[in-house]
Amino acid sequence: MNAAFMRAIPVLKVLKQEGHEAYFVGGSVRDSLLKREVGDVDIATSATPEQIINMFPKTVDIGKEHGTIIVVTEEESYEVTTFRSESTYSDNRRPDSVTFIKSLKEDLRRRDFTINAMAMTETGSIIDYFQGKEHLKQKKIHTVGNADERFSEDALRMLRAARFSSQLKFTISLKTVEAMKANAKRLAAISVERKTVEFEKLLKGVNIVYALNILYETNLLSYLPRVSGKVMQLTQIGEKLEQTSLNERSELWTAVVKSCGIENIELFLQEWKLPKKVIHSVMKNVRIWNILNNSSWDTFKVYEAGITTALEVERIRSVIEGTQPQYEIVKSLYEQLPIRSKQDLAINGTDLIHMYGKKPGKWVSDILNKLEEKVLEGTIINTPSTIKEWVLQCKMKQEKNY
Ligand SMILES: Nc1ccn([C@@H]2O[C@H](COP(=O)(O)OP(=O)(O)OP(=O)(O)O)[C@@H](O)[C@H]2O)c(=O)n1
Repeated sequence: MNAAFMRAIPVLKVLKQEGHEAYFVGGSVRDSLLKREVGDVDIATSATPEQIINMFPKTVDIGKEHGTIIVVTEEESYEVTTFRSESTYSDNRRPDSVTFIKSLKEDLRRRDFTINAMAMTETGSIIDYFQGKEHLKQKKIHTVGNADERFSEDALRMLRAARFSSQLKFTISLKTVEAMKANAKRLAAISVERKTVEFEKLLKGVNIVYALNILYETNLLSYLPRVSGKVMQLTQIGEKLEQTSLNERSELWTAVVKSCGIENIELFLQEWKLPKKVIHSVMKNVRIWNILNNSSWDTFKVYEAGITTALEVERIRSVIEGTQPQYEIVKSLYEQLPIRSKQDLAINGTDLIHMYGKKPGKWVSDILNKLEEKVLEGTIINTPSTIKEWVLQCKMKQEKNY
């Protein structure tokens, strides 16, 4: 049994000692059967949230009314959820209205896909009422039971189907795809934040082109912000992303906006409700990429970008344009830079104010900008004496002109 489950066994044991049923469920069971890395281990139990809270010394109530309590152990924390049915979801993962029940089978029956609807006991036996194992073998995504019902409980599940197909390199069963087509418009009611999470996971997968085509065929693409007419461009990046691992959010979104030729990038990213930090970093990448403008790196471009952004842009550009990344060139240009920012200049604003004997003002930054340019060009060497000499000459020239 996977080490992540071994660490969680004591939690199952406590629940069982108190006379309740308890199992590992969901994505961790699926991933361990696929021999993929196991992420969060989730537990389902017949114990009620109150009972769970009373059984463990440290718990966090993150949604008692939805049946989920976090049990904190010395090593990790686990989501422990009471068996439930009749779920409708509107937030990220937790259903709005639930009925607590005593049957594992009923709990598994209301889950999205057969591959996600298996449970595992503490001895490693798999409980599989809905052919999950068989579907893992066939690499097929099927909803549990009636697909229309599953998608009307939570329309995000349609995007989840596409995202799992991309992550796991699975195909989606015909019936499920038909139901995705029939229910596509339900996606309009889902929050953008939830869609973004799924779309990013899809883009980080290995079967991206297939998944994007499913979104197009089922018309789900129309319910994602501003990409409905971009299926060709998206599949072109999809092909490239499948060969590489652009995994960082800002890298992925830079690839998307550059390849889709998005005009108002900030607005586009805001519509996807991305955090300000990601938007800022994508905008910076795009600005530097545009400065490169299909020519190669030079001292000024590397200076303007800064080494981190330069390397990131080079990485994304090499993926999208199918070129070899020029890391060595970028690094050696950076190493040869006489200064790496204005702060590296051998004199600063205070020195200038002393030399000129004038009040601080815009003139200080004007001179520093000029100096920065000259030092980068190599026309002035960055030592206090050469810079002071240049400044004094400028001062004299100015005084002459007055
Ligand atoms: N809309 C949803 C979301 C989740 N689930 C169920 O809750 C489990 C846990 O959900 P989540 O952690 O979101 O997904 P995972 O399947 O664990 O996959 P991953 O961790 O890779 O996102 C799923 O396996 C599935 O059984 C569901 O039925 N419907």
